[in-house]
Amino acid sequence: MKLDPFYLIVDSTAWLERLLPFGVRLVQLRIKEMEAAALRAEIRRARMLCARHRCQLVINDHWQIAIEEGCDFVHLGQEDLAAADLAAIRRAGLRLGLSTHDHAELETALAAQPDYVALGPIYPTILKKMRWAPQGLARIREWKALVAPLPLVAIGGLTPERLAGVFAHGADSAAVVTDITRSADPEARTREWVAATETLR
Ligand SMILES: Cc1ncc(COP(=O)(O)OP(=O)(O)O)c(N)n1
Ligand SMILES: Cc1nc(C(=O)O)sc1CCOP(=O)(O)O
Ligand SMILES: [Mg+2]
Repeated sequence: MKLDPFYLIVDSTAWLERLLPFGVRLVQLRIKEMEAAALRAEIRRARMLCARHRCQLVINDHWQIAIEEGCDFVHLGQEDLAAADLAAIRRAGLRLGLSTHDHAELETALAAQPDYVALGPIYPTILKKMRWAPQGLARIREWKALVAPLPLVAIGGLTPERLAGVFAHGADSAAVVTDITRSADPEARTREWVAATETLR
C-alpha cells in the first residue's frame, strides 16, 4: 500500500473544510473530547468531505464509530489496540495504522499485521506530553528496516524544513499537527507541505 507523503492530522471538520482544497490526500481526524452524537456527526461529515476531495480519511481512536459510519481506515495507539476488537476491525475491512515508540511496541504492532507503522516523536512535540525522548533521524532508518515492506509514518515536531531528513532516512509519510494548525497562516503552510512533498507523490 502506498501512503501519501503528507499526512495531515486535525481535530475537526472545520479544519478539513479549510485545508482539503489545497491538495491534501491523506488526513487523520483526531478528536479527543466530544459527546457521542457530536463525534459521530463529525466523523460522518469528515467522510463526506474527504470523498468529495479524493482524500484518504483515517479515524483516530474511535474504531467502532468508524466501522458504523462506513469509514475504511483507523489509527490506534498501543493502549487503543489493547482495548480494541481487532477481529471486528478486520471483518469490517478497515485498514489499520499503529503507533510505536520502542521495540516492545513495535513487536506488538507487527503482530497485529497493520497497514502502516508510525514512529514518534521524531522531534520534540508541543501537542501532547510524551513519555519518550525524541527518536531522532537514525531511528527512522532502523525502524524502516524492521517494518518494510509496510509503510513507515514519521510523526512529532515535523516541519517542511525537516522533511528532507525524514524522507532520506526512510520514512514514507510525514504526519503533522501543530506546524499547520498553529501556523499564522494554515492555508499557506498547507501549500508549503504539499509542495515540499510533491516529488514523492
Ligand atoms: C500517524 C499517527 N501516529 C501516531 C499517533 C498517536 O497515536 P496514539 O499513541 O494513540 O495517541 P493519540 O493520537 O490517540 O493521542 C497518531 N494519532 N497518528
Ligand atoms: C499525536 C502524536 N503522536 C505522537 C507519537 O509519537 O506517537 S507525536 C504526536 C504529536 C504530533 O504533533 P506535532 O506535529 O504538532 O508535533
Ligand atoms: Mg490513540
